[in-house]
Amino acid sequence: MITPTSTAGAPTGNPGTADARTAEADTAVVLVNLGTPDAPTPDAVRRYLREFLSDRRVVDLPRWLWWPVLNLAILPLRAHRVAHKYASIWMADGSPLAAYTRRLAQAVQRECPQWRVVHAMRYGAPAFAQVLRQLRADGIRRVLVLPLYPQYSTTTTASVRDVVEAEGYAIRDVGFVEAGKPTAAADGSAPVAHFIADYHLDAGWVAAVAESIRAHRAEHGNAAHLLFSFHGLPQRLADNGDPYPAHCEAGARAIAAALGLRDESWTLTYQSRFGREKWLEPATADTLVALAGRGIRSVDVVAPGFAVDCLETLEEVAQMLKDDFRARGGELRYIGCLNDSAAHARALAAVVRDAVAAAASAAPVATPAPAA
Ligand SMILES: C=CC1=C(C)c2cc3[nH]c(cc4nc(cc5[nH]c(cc1n2)c(C)c5CCC(=O)O)C(CCC(=O)O)=C4C)c(C)c3C=C
Ligand SMILES: [Fe+2]
Ligand SMILES: [Fe+2]
Repeated sequence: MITPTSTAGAPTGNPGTADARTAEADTAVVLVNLGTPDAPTPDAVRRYLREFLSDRRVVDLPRWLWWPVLNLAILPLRAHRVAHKYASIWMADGSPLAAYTRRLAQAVQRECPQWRVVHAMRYGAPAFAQVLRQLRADGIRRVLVLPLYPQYSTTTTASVRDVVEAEGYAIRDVGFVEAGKPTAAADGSAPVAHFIADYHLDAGWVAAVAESIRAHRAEHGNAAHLLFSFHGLPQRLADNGDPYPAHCEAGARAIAAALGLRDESWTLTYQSRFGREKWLEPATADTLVALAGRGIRSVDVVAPGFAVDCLETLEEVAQMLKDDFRARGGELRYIGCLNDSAAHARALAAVVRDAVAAAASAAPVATPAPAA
């Protein structure tokens, strides 16, 4: 069986009502992140990238075209180079994305003693589908699925939802719902999954990100400019209705408003471009070049699209882009992700509790009449 993420099974001393402390033994919370290699080696990176980049949600090219490109060009060339990057950020307890996600689930478990809290990965281990099967085998009838993506994207969030659907859960959607994916009617026998599609405007999450920026600036002083750097996406997907850029914009605006920032003092940018297609703009790297060109000597960078630090923040931003900006005479100060901070755990616990409360107060989903 899957053990609770927390080593402390007993309720913690967090201020909760008697109801909140009542164990709900048939309910589990699953925090789902992208996934990451098991080791900073070319073999492990190749295995990870093969699974990740074979997902049609991530790369939607016809397979006859994509298979040779992936297997004959991308994997042989990329695995070795990217393994070096992972090696430069690897931590004592593994890949940062894995280590922080595991610790974040432990922190959320302390906030939610009434539920079993576990973590899972969409690619790699612990595999989300396996985790769902084990929970079902353990008698869990209701899962509260929180993908660790504050902003919905068809390339990330929807892929997590695909697994919930494939595993036979009756899905109750909370937040963004893709066209053609109506909330399923429960037939009474299937276990229920509350699927939390996004939390980019959640007040507690916005406040937690704003506070992390405020705390960083209180310690290091205000840089001349603040970049909100989000992972990018092919522009084509946005043109076809992916709400991701709108979620990034609305979230960044809410965080900037919480900090009382003037419009000229911050910019939203996109990083981690992959492939030859046009991706969302402006690119973080190009914006830093432009800022240096305008004589701006210090820039704070925060990455609110990433729940926890990972390759894309620690290597790309805090190492590579920082070095590039320094070469142009500037100082880039990276503000870390919320990771396993108590503030993050509290915010996510509240997101999950709100989703459950909203589902409880919503009209029950109609059960279709049996066919005559
Ligand atoms: C077509 C390719 C990709 C799309 C679309 C994409 C979207 C996307 N990704 C994240 C979050 C993360 N991506 C990470 C790594 C990563 N992403 C891609 C490609 C696409 N991402 C690749 C190939 C990689 C691996 C590294 C590399 O080879 O360059 C990570 C970090 C993983 C880690 O182990 O640390 C995260 C997190 C989001 C949020 C997103 C769409 C909104
Ligand atoms: Fe090498
Ligand atoms: Fe990515």
